[in-house]
Amino acid sequence: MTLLEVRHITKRFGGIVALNDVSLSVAKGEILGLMGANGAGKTTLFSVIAGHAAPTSGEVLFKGQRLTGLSPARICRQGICRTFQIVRPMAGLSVAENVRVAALYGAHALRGAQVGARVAEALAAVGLADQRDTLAGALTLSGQKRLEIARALATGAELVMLDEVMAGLNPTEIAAMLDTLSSLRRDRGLTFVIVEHVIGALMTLSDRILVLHHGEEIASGTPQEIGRNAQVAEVYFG
Ligand SMILES: Nc1ncnc2c1ncn2[C@@H]1O[C@H](COP(=O)(O)OP(=O)(O)OP(=O)(O)O)[C@@H](O)[C@H]1O
Repeated sequence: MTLLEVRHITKRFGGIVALNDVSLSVAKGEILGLMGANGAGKTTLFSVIAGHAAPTSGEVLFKGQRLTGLSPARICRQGICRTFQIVRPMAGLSVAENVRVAALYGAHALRGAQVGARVAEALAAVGLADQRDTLAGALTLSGQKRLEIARALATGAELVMLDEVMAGLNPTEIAAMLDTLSSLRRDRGLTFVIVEHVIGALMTLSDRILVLHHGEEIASGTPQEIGRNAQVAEVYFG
């Protein structure tokens, strides 16, 4: 089943064409990797899908419903959530309180016990249950990245867009993050679109990879196909 469909998205910032006629689709339970050098348009694509930036043209559909023009909050309630490259937890609140805010953002109608259950479930899913009362600002970078994912889960998202969730992590933390993301997909049927400069992790996790260059798709395929693509090697690795 197709969950997300991006149709012919173009996004201009003044004279800059950040995205030029980009289309993609993501099936339920799939992990799509987005690859591209700095400035290729990856973050802009996340912003357009999540409603943080209006496309110049084109449309985004989720479960067949048009999202284009909806606010980020409405899009979140439809089931799409993104994380940001630079993590910004509410540092003075506890880990659990941060996740609670996200749960209420995702579904106003949730009541006491339901909120508590959703928070507990999201924290357990990312391995932060033991740190629920820690101040978010006191978490390690790896912990803060996990908190971002827990917040996305707590909104009730079915599709999560992860922006460089491995950046700054050491190899052990990256391996643990790979395990967490794989089990979220396996156990909860979650769907991911991931932007990642840690190429080994992107290759391991993704079912398919789409490569952007100066706002345009230059390749898409399995990680193996992308790994052998000469044009990708030239523009990405120089
Ligand atoms: N708000 C904005 N105003 C003007 N130009 C922007 C804006 N956001 C992005 N751009 C430009 O759009 C292009 C694509 O940027 P984008 O951040 O989407 O790339 P990226 O692939 O995410 O890069 P990185 O890997 O460095 O995060 C760049 O040329 C960037 O300078």
